[in-house]
Amino acid sequence: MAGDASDPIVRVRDISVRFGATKVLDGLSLDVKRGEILGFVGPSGAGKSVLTRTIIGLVPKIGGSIEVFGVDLQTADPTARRAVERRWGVLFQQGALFSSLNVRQNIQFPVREYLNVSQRLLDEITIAKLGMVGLLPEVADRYPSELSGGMIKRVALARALALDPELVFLDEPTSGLDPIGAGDFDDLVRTLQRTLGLTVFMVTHDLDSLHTACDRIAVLGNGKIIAAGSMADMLASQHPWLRAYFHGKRARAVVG
Ligand SMILES: Nc1ncnc2c1ncn2[C@@H]1O[C@H](COP(=O)(O)OP(=O)(O)OP(=O)(O)O)[C@@H](O)[C@H]1O
Repeated sequence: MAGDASDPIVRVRDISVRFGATKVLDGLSLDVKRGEILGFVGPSGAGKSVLTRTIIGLVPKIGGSIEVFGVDLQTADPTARRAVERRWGVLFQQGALFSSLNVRQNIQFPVREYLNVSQRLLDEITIAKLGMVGLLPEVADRYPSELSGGMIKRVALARALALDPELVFLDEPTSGLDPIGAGDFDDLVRTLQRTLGLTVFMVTHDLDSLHTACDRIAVLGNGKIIAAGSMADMLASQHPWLRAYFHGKRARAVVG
């Protein structure tokens, strides 16, 4: 299972994903290292969400291998697979809360799926997770339609943290938030990563997030990783897309 501290938590090798005639991922390889926040960027429609969904097993690949915590999920038996799934949490794009369930039921959903615990413990977990993401206990009775965009993101993060994961996948967690709300969310992710020792895979278009929250950045283009490294590496790259993205009009306000 998990090896020494330098082993990658997620090890993707040479994977390809196709929808009909379109190859979205084409021989992609990527490591997510233990304890890092990896920011994952690339043009709209490049396949960032597809990679996330492929890693967690929601999209089938046509080649290559993916290991999470040292386990190849394709060849693992169902028990080993479930044991790995239990160690990650996911915040899907747009929060993706179940609209017919209240906040309490949303947060308890993954716990009920993987653990057999009492209602009392479930309620304690709910309040603890709401506290972790900076929300008051009374939010538990509200429905997603009664929450602001920022609160939805926080509840979705609380749900992703419900099983005390070691690894979290965040798909555009700050999209739709105003800059202050997005900055607060970045701070929250950073704090949780430090205090809980989380490894974070974060799909984002948010340059501020890349600057302030991410330890490393990987860039997707033409179905492959076209660059991976620090923000300084991204800024120094001569690749046309990276230049346009990190030195473009929107970047100037961030980079200065
Ligand atoms: N289930 C699916 N069936 C067919 N095509 C799909 C499916 N899921 C994704 N795609 C296609 O794969 C491509 C990559 O989509 P994806 O959502 O991963 O992009 P993205 O990089 O996350 O984009 P954005 O930054 O806009 O969110 C798109 O062309 C999309 O239409």
